[in-house]
Amino acid sequence: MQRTGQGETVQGEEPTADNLYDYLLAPAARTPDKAAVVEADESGTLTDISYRQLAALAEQYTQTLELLGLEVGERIVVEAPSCAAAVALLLACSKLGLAFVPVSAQMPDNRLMTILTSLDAALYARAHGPGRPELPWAGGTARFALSGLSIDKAPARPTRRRRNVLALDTAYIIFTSGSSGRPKGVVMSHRAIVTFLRAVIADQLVSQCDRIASTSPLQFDFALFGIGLALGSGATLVPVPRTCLDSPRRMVTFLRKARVTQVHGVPSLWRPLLRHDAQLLKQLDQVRSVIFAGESFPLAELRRLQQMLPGTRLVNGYGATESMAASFTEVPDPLPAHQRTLSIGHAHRGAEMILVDSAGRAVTRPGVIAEIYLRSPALFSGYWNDPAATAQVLVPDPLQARHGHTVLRTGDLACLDERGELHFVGRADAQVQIRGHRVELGEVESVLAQHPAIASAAATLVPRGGEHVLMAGIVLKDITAPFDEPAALAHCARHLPAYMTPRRIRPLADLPLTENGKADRARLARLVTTAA
Ligand SMILES: Nc1ncnc2c1ncn2[C@@H]1O[C@H](COS(=O)(=O)NC(=O)C[C@H](N)c2ccccc2)[C@@H](O)[C@H]1O
Repeated sequence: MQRTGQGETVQGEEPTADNLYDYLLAPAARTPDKAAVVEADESGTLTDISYRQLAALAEQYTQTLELLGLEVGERIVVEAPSCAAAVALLLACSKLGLAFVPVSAQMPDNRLMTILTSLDAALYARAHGPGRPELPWAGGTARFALSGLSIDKAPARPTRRRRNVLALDTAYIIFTSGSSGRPKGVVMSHRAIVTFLRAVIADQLVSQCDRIASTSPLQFDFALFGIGLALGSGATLVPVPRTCLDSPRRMVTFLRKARVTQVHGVPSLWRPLLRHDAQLLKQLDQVRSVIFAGESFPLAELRRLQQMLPGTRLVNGYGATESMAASFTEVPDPLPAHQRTLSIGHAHRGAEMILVDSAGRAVTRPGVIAEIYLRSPALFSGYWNDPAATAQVLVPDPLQARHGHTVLRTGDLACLDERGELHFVGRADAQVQIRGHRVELGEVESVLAQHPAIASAAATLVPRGGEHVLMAGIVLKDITAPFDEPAALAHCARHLPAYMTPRRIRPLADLPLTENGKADRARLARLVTTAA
C-alpha cells in the first residue's frame, strides 16, 4: 500500500517499501483472530492478544504519536519488558518512521541518560509501573499500557515535513556495551530487518503453529528477533516474565501452561535448570525446538540439555546485532563425544560468511583460524552518530574491493571443518596474549568444564604486579562439596600448555552475567581478584 505522506494508506495494494509495520502485521489480514502475543499478568493469568487487537492497539498509539508531528527518523526510547504493548509501540513507530530504541527498567539511570542525550530523543516512553523519580530528563515523556499511550510532556519539535517512510529509514536502534565499554547505537533500517526476517523464515526456523517463548530483555536484539520471527511467520509470541526466569520450577510451569513449542534464550538461561532440577526438563515434551544465541553453549551442558530434551531440535543462532544474526545451525543429535567446538554452519539464505586472514586473503583450508566477515543485504546502517566506529566494521569487501560492496567485519574468529562448516573459536578482542602466546579464553573454559566436579567456568585476565595473569571462576556441580583447587589446576596442566593454565581457580556460587545473560568477564575479574 502506497503512503500518501499523511500516514494514510491506499487499501488493497501490496506494500511496495519494506516496512516492519507492514511485514509484522501482514498476518492480521489472514488470521485476525489468531493469538499474536500471550500476555501474563502478575498472578500468572495468560491472556491472548489477537493480531486484530494488536493492530488496533498499534493504530491507537499511532494516532497519539501522530499528534506530536514528529519527523521521520526521530527517536523514541522505550523502557518496557517484552510484552504486547511494547510490540504495539514498535509497530506504531515503524508505521510513522520513528526509530524504536528499547531499554530495560534494570538499566542504570546514568546509562539511560547517556542514551537519551546522545540520541537527542524526542520521547522517553515507559510501560506503566514504578518510574525513575530522579531521572534528570527534560525531553518529551510518555507512559503506555494496553489501555493506551499518554503523553506526559510533549517534545518541542519542528512539525513533520510529511514525507513517506522509506525502506532505508531506521526501524530500531539497539545499544550494545561493546567491548570498548562506551555504548554504541546499532542503527537497523526497515530494509535490513525485513530482509533478514524473510530469509530466516524461509529457512524453516519456525512454523505458524509455533508458540515462541522469548526470554531476553527488550534491549537485547534476541528479543526483537523473537518478535520478528513470531509475527513475521504468523505464529504466536510468548514473552516470559522476568519473575519466571529466576526459578527453574516457575519457568517450566510457565512454559507448559503457555503450551510453548519453541524457546529462545542465551545458554545461561538453562544453567539453573541443568544444575538443580534437570528432571523438570522432562515436562517440556511440547517444546519442539530451542534456539540459543549470544555465546557458545558449553558442550558438557549442551549434551546434558540434549539428553533431557530427547527429540527437541537445538539450534545454535550465531551473529551480531549489526546484522541481527548470521547463521542458525542445528546441533547434531547426539552431539559426537569427540566434538570440542560447536558449528556455526553457513550463513542464512541470501548471506555469506567468509574467513579472511590478517593479510586480507580468503581462508578456505580447514583448521586455519581467521576472522569472519559477513556479506549480507541485512547489515546495519551504522553506529549512531559515530562514523569512525562504523568505518571500523563496515569495510570494503576484502575479496571484491573494486565492487564497492561493504561487508561486516565481525571481530569473531572461526575455522572451517572438513565439511566446510565454520566453527566458532572466540572474539578477536577476547584473544589475550599471555607471555607472548595467544590464548583463547573459551578454550581454557571448555577444559575447566570437562573437570568432573565443575558445572561451568569462566576465565579472565586480571592485572597483577604490572602484568596480566589468567584467573578462572568456576561453579561446582555440588556446591556443598569442598573445592580441590590443586586437583583442578592439575587437570588444566594435563590438557593445556603452561601459559594457558590459570594462576588461581575460584569457586563461585554463580558465574557473573551481563544484563543480556552473557558471561560478564569484567565483573568476574573483580570477583576473583577480591576473592584472592
Ligand atoms: N551462537 C554463538 N556462539 C558464539 N558466540 C556468539 C554466538 N552468538 C553471538 N555470539 C557472540 O556475540 C557477539 C554478538 O553479540 S551481540 O551483538 O550482542 N548479539 C548477540 O549476542 C545476539 C545476536 N544478535 C543474535 C540475535 C538473535 C538470534 C541470533 C543471534 C558475536 O560477535 C559473537 O562474538
